[in-house]
Order: sequence, then structure tokens, then C-alpha cells
Amino acid sequence: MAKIILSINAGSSSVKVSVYAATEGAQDPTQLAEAQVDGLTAPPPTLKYSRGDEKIKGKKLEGINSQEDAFKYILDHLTNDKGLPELSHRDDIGFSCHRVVHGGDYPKAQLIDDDTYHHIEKLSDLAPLHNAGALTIVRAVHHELPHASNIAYFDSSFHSTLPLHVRTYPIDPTIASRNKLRKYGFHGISYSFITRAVAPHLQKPLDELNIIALHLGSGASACAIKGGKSVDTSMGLTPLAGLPGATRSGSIDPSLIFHFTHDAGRPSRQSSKELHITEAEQILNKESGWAALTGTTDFGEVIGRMERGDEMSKLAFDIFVDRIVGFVGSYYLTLEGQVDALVFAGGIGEKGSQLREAVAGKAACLGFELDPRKNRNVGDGVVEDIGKEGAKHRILVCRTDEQLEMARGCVAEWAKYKPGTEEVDMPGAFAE
Ligand SMILES: Nc1ncnc2c1ncn2[C@@H]1O[C@H](COP(=O)(O)OP(=O)(O)O)[C@@H](O)[C@H]1O
Ligand SMILES: CC(=O)OP(=O)(O)O
Ligand SMILES: [Mg+2]
Repeated sequence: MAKIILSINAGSSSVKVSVYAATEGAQDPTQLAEAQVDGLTAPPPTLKYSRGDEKIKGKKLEGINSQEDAFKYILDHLTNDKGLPELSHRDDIGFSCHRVVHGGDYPKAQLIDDDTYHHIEKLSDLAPLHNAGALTIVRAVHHELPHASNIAYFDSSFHSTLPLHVRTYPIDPTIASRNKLRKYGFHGISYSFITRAVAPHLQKPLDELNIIALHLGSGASACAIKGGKSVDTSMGLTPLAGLPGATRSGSIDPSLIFHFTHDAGRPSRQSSKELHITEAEQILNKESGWAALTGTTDFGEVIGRMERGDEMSKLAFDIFVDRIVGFVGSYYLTLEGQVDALVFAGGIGEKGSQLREAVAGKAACLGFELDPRKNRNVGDGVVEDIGKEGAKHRILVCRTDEQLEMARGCVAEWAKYKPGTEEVDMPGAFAE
């Protein structure tokens, strides 16, 4: 029998929920609707909704201040939509897939029960912009949709293949092992989608695909993928490392923070019972990046202002290009030049033609050459070529879809996650 899958992606600036109908053994779930609340870090948040030809864009929302608020608003919107009869009652939802950024050592998705819930909760300190928000949604689903199975998909799982010398920090190994201090890497659900979309596009078996993938959104990262597996990525123990983002500094000299504030190690003003963060984490995760340099978290706006002559926006743009190019060069060596394509994805990677042009301009010396016309008018497929005909390496844009990647995983493991199976019973789940 067909079941409804809700696939929930709590990002740092947005909550995206896709609704699918699926049956056991089906190839791909069928998307019925997609709702997105954007701008959580640049109020007022707005709703984007699509179901068939029905579209809502940019509806300003009031009283939505958190990922949990955004999710509850979306759930109400979906169940009240008369054009979505498949989801007229909350009990219609059989599965609820949750994007959880930090999954520690979990190499694959997990059914959320008491144990996994508390384990994920412990990891919240390592992904302060994400895990705590995602868990508020897990709790909301558990209370509002008690018959649905909750499954956690981790951003970190795709990077469980990182070689030892890549994931190890050169620090005291005893303390590193005790405190689980290593590179985990994130955006893995997206990189998994990208790998599985790009391989058939390039007509290569998955296990022979070598790409440099860039997921550039509110949080941004790069990944070197060899034989379809992650061999290096720019985020680290937490999503703070590597590239700068909307409110994140990215990698800086770790000593900098002690010169920035004398309170670096103190609990932050925004610490709460659920979320413990230091002043240092608050500043570098939430008060840096484009927001600190330009006053906006919207990189589309940064580009617009730069084009109108704003110097700080130009500086923010140049910093981003410089850091991205650094990873492209580094991963080109990691892959020993055997690179099938440079792939742009995420909100900025998919929409920021100016950024792609600037990155490709610097990477042209390695054989990544852009076709400016294709770059400015990207086709509407999942994967599109924007490289110059005859260039040494291809350049692609991939419209990544973390919700679909989770829903596909859910269908593939249907029997394991089916509501009503013994494993799924969670009598006292998520006790405080
Ligand atoms: N035309 C555009 N050019 C460049 N960036 C854009 C454009 N439109 C939107 N963006 C950026 O995309 C980012 C959101 O990306 P997304 O991957 O959806 O974010 P999240 O990290 O919340 O999942 C925002 O920072 C937004 O500024
Ligand atoms: C891991 C991460 O930074 O995610 P997002 O880009 O969705 O904030
Ligand atoms: Mg995202």
C-alpha cells in the first residue's frame, strides 16, 4: 500500500520539507509537494510552496523564529491544502526522514529510538547550528505524528570513508580518541545525491567516478570524491571548518579568537538548556561570514551589491572565491589530476553564475574552462554541463536534492523502517 514520506531538511537558514508517495519495492518515490521556509537568519522568513501547477513564492511569515516553528507551519500548510488529498490527515504519514548534520560515528541512517535520540543529542554541541534544531523537529514529529517512523540521515555518514591521515588531527592521540576529535565532514546527503546523479550523466559506473564537488549554501563545503567515495572534505570536527558561510567564519587561525574576545571559553549569551555553546562558537558560527562583512546573509544580495559597486560585498565575494579555489587546487592534487568534473551545487552553486565564473576563471589553468553562455543560462535538468566544448575537464551544475536522497534511502530500506514493526516501537521515546 502507498505511504506518505515526509522528508525534512533543517539547514542553518531554512527548513525544506518534501512530500512523497511511495510503495514498497518502487524505484523512486513520487514527489507530491515541496515546501520551504527560507531566511531564518535574515528575517522575515518566507514560504515557498509547490504542488503541481500550484505555486507560492516569497510569502512573508510572522512569528516564525526557529526551525521547529518553520516545520510546524509547513505541516499545517500541507495538511490544510485541499489540493493534497493524499495528506489530509496526519496519520497518512508513514515515514518521516530527518536530515541530521552530525551523526558522529554512524556510517548509515538510523531509526530514531530513545538511544539514537540521546546519542544525537550528545552530538549537538559539535553542530550547534544544526543538530539541536533538527531534534526539535524530531520531537515535534514524535508528538504530532505518533504513528510515523522517524529515521535520521546523517550529513557525516558519506565521509565515513575518509582515509586515516585525512581524518586525523595532529594532536595528542589519547585525548583525540577519548573526546572523539577528528574530521567528520558534512553535506554528505547532498554529496551522495550529487555522486549518484553525476555518474549516469557522465556515463560512468559509480565506483569509477572522480569529482571535485562544491556544496555552496548558507554553509559551504568542498569534497574530493574518488571512485564514488569521499576521500577529503573541507568541514571538520564541526561544520565551522573550511569555507566561510552566511554566518560562519570558516577556517581561521585558531589563536585569533583569543585576541577577538577575552570571554572565548565562557558559555555564550545564547546558550540554553538544550544547546551549550561558548562565546567563541557563537562568534565564529553565528556572527561571522557574509553577515559580519556585509550585513546580509543572502549571497545573492552580496553579489547584487557588489555589482552596484559596494566594496565590502566585493571583498566578501573575493574571499569566497579565494577559499574555494584553494580547495579545488588542493583536491586536484588529492585526485592526482584524474578528475571527471568540477561540480557546483547548493543554493549559491546552483544560482550564482558570477561566482561560478570567477572560480572557473582561476581554475582554467588546470583545464576547467567555462562556456559563459551556458553558465548564464543553465538548463533545467538535474545535472547540466556549463563547460567549454573540448576543454580538458568538465564543469557541471547539479541541482542537489537532499530530501529526495533521504526518501530514496527510506524506500530502499522499507521493511526495516516500516511503522508497526517491533523495531519501530518507541514507548517512552525521547524522555527529557
Ligand atoms: N541568485 C543567487 N545567487 C547567489 N546565491 C543565491 C542566489 N539566490 C539564493 N542564493 C543563496 O543560496 C543560499 C541558500 O542556499 P541553500 O543551499 O538553500 O541553503 P541552506 O544552507 O539553508 O540549505 C542563500 O545564502 C542565498 O543567498
Ligand atoms: C552542514 C551545513 O553547514 O549545512 P547547511 O549548509 O544546510 O547549513
Ligand atoms: Mg543546505
